[in-house]
Amino acid sequence: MAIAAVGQICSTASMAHNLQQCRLLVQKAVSAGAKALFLPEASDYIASSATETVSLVKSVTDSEFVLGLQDEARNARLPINVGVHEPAEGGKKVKNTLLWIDDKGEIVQRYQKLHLFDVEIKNGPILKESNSVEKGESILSPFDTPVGKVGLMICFDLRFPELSLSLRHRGAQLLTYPSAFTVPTGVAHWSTLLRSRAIETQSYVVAAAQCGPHNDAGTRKSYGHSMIVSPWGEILVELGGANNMDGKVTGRRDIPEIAIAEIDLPYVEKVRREMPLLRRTDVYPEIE
Ligand SMILES: O=C(O)CNC(=O)[C@H](CS)NC(=O)CCC(=O)C(=O)O
Repeated sequence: MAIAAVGQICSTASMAHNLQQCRLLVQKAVSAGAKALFLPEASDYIASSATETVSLVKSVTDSEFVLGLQDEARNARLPINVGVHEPAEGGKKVKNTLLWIDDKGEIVQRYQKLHLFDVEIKNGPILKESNSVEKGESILSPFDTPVGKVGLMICFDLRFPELSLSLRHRGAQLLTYPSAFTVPTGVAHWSTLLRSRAIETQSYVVAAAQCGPHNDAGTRKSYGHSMIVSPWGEILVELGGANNMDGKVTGRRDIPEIAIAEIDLPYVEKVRREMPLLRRTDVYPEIE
């Protein structure tokens, strides 16, 4: 069995500040004996506007944040899964990407967010991710890691079970949803969606979340509640976060923080063996 660590931070527009938070989490993960550390979506920065998001972007070879984390991974011999921004072709938009950095500090896997968060909720969040982000075009097949075969997804992808089922179909044992969920949608849906994806796919779900206010003006806040869910749908560990619409953070609020859980791959196989989820694709052929 191997230990996975899920990390929670509050990114601002400062890459240096965000790297400092992640460095601390690497130390904590190493002390806890973790074999992989999972960090949130947009760990490198969270800006206050689409224009600022685009203006801050750096390629991975120029990003002090990514280069710094690669050093950390290499020195600690710890694989790190981290959400960052990368420049898109044309310079007008960015990619919302998730990197897998291996224990030698190399970027060995990369996933680009498929579903973009464009919402206009009355008295709720109004966010148009597509103003600044270019959507991805393909699923990244699951790959081997010290915590099993991992399938990568990001945040709003969580609302599309087709994607998780497809990754499961391709052999995933652990699914990731690094996120920056809004407070109202997090209160309403976060844990239910994560548990549903774990139960449907009979996989571990690791969801590293941004938590708290991302700027002094308080115009952008994230829900928190990073968690690891078992293939039976049990929340194994959960960090603190906002609990109601006012967005105030309660519970384990020390940020940055990690939580750890054992990833038991024979247990994944046991759950799948005991309750085979055999799809009736003869009846609904459009769903794999
Ligand atoms: O803006 C960045 O730089 C990082 N990206 C995000 O924070 C993204 C797009 S705005 N957030 C989500 O997808 C939240 C989804 C959500 O809250 C839900 O599905 O309810």
